Amino acid sequence: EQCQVPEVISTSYTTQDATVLKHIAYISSFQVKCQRGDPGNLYALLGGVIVPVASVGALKYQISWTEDVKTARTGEVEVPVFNESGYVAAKKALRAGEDLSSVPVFTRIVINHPGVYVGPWISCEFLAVGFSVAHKPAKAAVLAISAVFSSVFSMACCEEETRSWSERRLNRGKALTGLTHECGVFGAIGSKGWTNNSEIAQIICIGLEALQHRGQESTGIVTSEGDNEYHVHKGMGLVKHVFNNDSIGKLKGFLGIGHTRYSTSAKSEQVNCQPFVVHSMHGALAVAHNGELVNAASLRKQVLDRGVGLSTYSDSELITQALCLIPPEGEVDGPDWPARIRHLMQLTPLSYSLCIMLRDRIYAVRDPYGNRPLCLGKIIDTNPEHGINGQSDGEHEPEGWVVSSESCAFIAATRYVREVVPGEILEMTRNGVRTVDIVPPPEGKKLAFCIFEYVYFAKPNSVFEGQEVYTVRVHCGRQLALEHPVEADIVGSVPESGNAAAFGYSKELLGLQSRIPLGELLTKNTYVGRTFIQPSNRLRQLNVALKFIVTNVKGKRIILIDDSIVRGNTVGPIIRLLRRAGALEVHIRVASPPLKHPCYMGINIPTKEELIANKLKDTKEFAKKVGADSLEYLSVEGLVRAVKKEIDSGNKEDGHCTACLTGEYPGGLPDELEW
Ligand SMILES: O=P(O)(O)OC[C@H]1O[C@H](OP(=O)(O)OP(=O)(O)O)[C@H](O)[C@@H]1O
Ligand SMILES: NC(=O)CC[C@H](N)C(=O)O
Repeated sequence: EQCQVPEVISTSYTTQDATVLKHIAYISSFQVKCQRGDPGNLYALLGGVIVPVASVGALKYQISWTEDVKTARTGEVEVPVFNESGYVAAKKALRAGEDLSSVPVFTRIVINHPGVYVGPWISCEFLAVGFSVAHKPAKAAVLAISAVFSSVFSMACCEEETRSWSERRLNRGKALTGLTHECGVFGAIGSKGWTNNSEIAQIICIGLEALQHRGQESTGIVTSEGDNEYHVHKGMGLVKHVFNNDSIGKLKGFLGIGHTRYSTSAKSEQVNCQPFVVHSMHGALAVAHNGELVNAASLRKQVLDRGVGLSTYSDSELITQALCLIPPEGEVDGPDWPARIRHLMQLTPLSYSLCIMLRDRIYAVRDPYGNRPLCLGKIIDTNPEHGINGQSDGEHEPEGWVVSSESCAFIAATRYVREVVPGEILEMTRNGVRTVDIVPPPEGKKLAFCIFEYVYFAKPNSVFEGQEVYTVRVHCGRQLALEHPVEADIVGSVPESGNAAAFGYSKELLGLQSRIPLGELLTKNTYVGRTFIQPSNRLRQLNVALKFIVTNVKGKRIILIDDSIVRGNTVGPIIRLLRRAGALEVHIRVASPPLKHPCYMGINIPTKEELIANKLKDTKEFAKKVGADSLEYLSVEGLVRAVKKEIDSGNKEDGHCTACLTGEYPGGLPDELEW
């Protein structure tokens, strides 16, 4: 039952020293008395962001924050506090850009800041300590002291813990254009007789290079020789920069897992590099994770409540630590890892593909919605005496097993076998592979494989649901031609992920008797990497001009196919480039529907406000704005049709996540989750 008629008694304090300190700390402790019911979790609106209120005892709470001395507010500062239902309504209003006046407030806390004091600074610390000891038990004293010291050291620890999860996500890698990729995971285990040299690490390293498009911030490999002394090498940057003969040589063992990272839940820093390794009561455990936990905040709380410490804000570390928890049904003979994994999957159903390594086995796990991809492969016999790679494939027993985010990573000594099915817990040992369990999605929920893997993320030669990504992209182009044909002289693409769709578009037009040929209009300038250019609008044009070489457009009416438009930063400058090169008409065709909603499952899709499709809803207006003669998107139904055209699902169910296009999130509305 919710708290009825709350009575709130608060004591507040602000630091006032401005001689040495750069920030003013505002602290309020308050107690809630309810005639009936319980206040539950409380949330405060601080600086336009809703943050959880710290609970410091039974019905006792504390809010604290800092403001720069120069801009600190004086006089009465009012902080609205919401209960759970108010929190949900307030989040909804904030997301819709509405003001919060109609949202019911649980209480308002008023803090009076009399203004700054310029004088001997030591006094304020004594004041703060005196205040907290007089009014609060030890925890408050610690908070008050940290609040004061945070004025100098910017309050790293406690502020972080009370910051909302969504706020913390803002720390993830920044992107100016497009959708940044997700992470890549790769695992390998040699069969019996495999020696403990570094060959497995080399296979993983090759796999990670092939998955580099999924994450370029950091990478790592962990291997085991069958004991608990894991060999670990991780670092910031690309696979080719982090690993060399020396580091690979030290990664001995017959099994290992690796990761390439694009950060979603915690900063792009060394400390958050994966795989994570922890030592549990029953030996070491390593985890590589692609995805993002939608209920990371509550899972974090549960893990902390069980007395487990966490060293980062990474949801992947959280998974690793959560796996060390003994499941509720208990364990009789040592750890029951499949039961622990099942327990984790019940605690958090979205979103992940995981490689979990124990000293002698790997568990490959895909979330019950199948949101992120994962597939199984085998290590083949490459001994020339046994025939050329392909010939020996199938004739000899596999020399081991591999698991990867995408099948494009199965090259050289490895071959694709099958997809790890949604919810599957696959055990890989020296003796072979076996399905331990398949955890279904929660009651009434459908499978939700990310449709943007097909549109943009995956390499064109990867296989999902029995079909090649390239083929699906061609179908998207064909469908786009059916939906939005236009008269022109040539069809081209924005390389590279738009190439297959342009081919499909031109092919379909041929069928429609339009015969508009495909031509190479834009080529990527190979040697242009990151430039020094800052992201101002004027210089963005220069960036695009550097990135593409324009050919074959003079005097022509052009249809240009791009796979997606996200922030709308690329399309305008490209059109100007084409016009300057002499194009007569430019018709933009986008091989995916308008992106309107953020993703909370491992992809960096910006906020609603940043997405151009929310600002320029009318395609005619959009075309005019960017200087195109026309601009049209593929429909959501068209995309789904293209994706399902050749799906090899037999009697099995399939289902795709279109949340970024439709706002229909597989786990429910964002407000029901912790976004
Ligand atoms: O609307 P915007 O925010 O500008 O982003 C859209 C552009 O970003 C992507 O290209 P990317 O540069 O990633 O190249 P790729 O297609 O080769 O991966 C995408 O293919 C679009 O061209
Ligand atoms: N993009 C991803 O899959 C990221 C995995 C994980 N959430 C991290 O931030 O490291």
